[in-house]
Amino acid sequence: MKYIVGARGSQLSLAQTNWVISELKKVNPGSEYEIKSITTKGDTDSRPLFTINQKGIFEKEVDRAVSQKEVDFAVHSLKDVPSELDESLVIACIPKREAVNDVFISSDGSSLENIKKGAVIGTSSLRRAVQVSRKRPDVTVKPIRGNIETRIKKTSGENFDAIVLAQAGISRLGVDVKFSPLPINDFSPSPGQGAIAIVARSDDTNTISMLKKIEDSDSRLEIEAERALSNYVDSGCRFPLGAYAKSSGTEMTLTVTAFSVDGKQSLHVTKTGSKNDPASLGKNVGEELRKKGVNDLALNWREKVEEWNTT
Ligand SMILES: NCc1[nH]cc(CCC(=O)O)c1CC(=O)O
Repeated sequence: MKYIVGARGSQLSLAQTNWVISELKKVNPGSEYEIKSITTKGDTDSRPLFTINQKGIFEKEVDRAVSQKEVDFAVHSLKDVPSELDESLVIACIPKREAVNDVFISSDGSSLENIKKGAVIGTSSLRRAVQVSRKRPDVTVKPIRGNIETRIKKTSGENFDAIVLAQAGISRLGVDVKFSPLPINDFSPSPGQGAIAIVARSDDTNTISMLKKIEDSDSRLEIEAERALSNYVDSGCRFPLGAYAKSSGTEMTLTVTAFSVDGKQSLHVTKTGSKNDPASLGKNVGEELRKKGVNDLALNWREKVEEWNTT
């Protein structure tokens, strides 16, 4: 059986898709796969992702090809997949999640702790910008454009001394670069970071069962908790929220951090619940965040995003 696989034209998307194909081949002997790359606005537009209003618009372009049967399934970075899929589609498979943490990459090998005062740190994510400023109020954080390789190259240019990226992207691309992992406590990752989502048509049961063979059930449950929480708080792209679920035995712990726009205030909630009820765990953590006043923290984020975009 031959499957046509939809991917974005970016190098990360192609690397992820090739990894998925090699995993699928191991468990589906005789199956064949052909990548059809769908060049989206996101691959031709070098603005940081959050500057575009709608979360996941590029992924939606690829998903449309799945609905319209131009391809059989699509491979995405899960954190970029919008919470609501078209009703003809389903996240058919979540393979084992990669490292969830962010990393610090500097031109001279410095860490975030010891980089020189006044250093310029690049990130395309406002969540990371706030997290960096909270740790090092004496550095300057600036938006950085371009794909992962371009951003890494910019650390050896004049404009940036260091950057912050997701470790998962670097490992999947196989980029040979020195980095220091950032601790999850201070750099709570974006919900779904490090995971891959494979989207198929809901009625295509054959393709779904072929894909399910590489599903990792713990990764699926963790992501369901993180997404239940972010749906509850409606974080989208406009309100940076870090969320991280980790299962252990029959339980799962979900940890969430939200920040005020100036980075001075933060809210932190950790709860443990049954691993098999991630929706309730996500909702419980969301309710606790609301009680603690997360909506007040969300207040001035829109203005901050506009300001960041025009920097
Ligand atoms: N929003 C861009 C994006 N989408 C997925 C990854 C990396 C892989 C992942 O987190 O799963 C990245 C780059 C980054 O955040 O540094």
